[in-house]
Amino acid sequence: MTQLLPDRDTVEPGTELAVDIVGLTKAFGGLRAVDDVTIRVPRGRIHGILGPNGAGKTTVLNMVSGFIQADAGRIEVFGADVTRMQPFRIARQGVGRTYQNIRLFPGLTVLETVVAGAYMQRSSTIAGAILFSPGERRERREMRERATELLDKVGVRAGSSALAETLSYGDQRRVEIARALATNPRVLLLDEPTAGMNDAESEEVGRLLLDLRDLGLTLILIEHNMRLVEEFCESVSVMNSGALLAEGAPTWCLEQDDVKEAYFGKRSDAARIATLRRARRGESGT
Ligand SMILES: Nc1ncnc2c1ncn2[C@@H]1O[C@H](COP(=O)(O)OP(=O)(O)OP(=O)(O)O)[C@@H](O)[C@H]1O
Repeated sequence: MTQLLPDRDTVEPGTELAVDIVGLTKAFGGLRAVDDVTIRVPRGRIHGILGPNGAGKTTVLNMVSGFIQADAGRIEVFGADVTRMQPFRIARQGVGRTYQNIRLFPGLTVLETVVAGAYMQRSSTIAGAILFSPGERRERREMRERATELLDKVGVRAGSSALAETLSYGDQRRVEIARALATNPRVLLLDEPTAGMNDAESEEVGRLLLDLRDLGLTLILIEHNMRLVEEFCESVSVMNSGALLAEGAPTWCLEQDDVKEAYFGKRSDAARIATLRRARRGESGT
């Protein structure tokens, strides 16, 4: 009998959860893009979401960041229910993110792009901004200083006055990470942060993830680079056809036959998912 194979040691009882996703479900028309998915991520962990194309990974991140409303289920961030919150409120709960397709504002320099992220967290009033008060000037200076620090931290090689859209692909991804960090997130969601990067660049991103984790952030990333996942993720959730297929330590998950099949395909998805669902309900059958 095939089973959903959770590594029960993934989350120790009593651990503080940064993100607690329970029974998350989303359908687009007749397609169940995300089907009863539970993912629990303790504070300070690097957690990967894996799965073949169309598995529902980005849809999960879109629901956590509020861009898509869930049909059912619950999402908590550090104990706060964010399931029905607007994206800007979720950002203020400390959730930052990057996108699968790089989204940089055309015409902005590298520094301006990161400062634009910092504006999410600014404290001065609209009146202060219009009047360009001393408080406003100080805040702008501080935001520029912080943006410069972040660009240095993420290792952007181009100068901060270059137009962001003219940067190499790897640097554009790093600028996106710096922009997300400028919102002072406690949880960072990264959608394929190493897409289009070579091995050395991917390794640098992996080390950056460790640094950020050591600073106290919780990181959830969608990633197709299995070497990176095995080296840098502490736990993973594997999805296929909207459902959770396995969860636990990366190497362990990647060794499971169902996970290999999901990636390389032997049985049809429909047959496998039906089997898994029966197994989860405790029924036998092939
Ligand atoms: N806004 C939408 N409207 C209709 N269908 C959608 C929408 N967003 C996603 N889907 C569908 O939902 C399914 C899951 O998509 P999703 O982008 O979450 O998968 P994914 O695992 O992130 O895949 P990939 O690795 O290719 O990015 C796919 O079949 C996709 O076509």
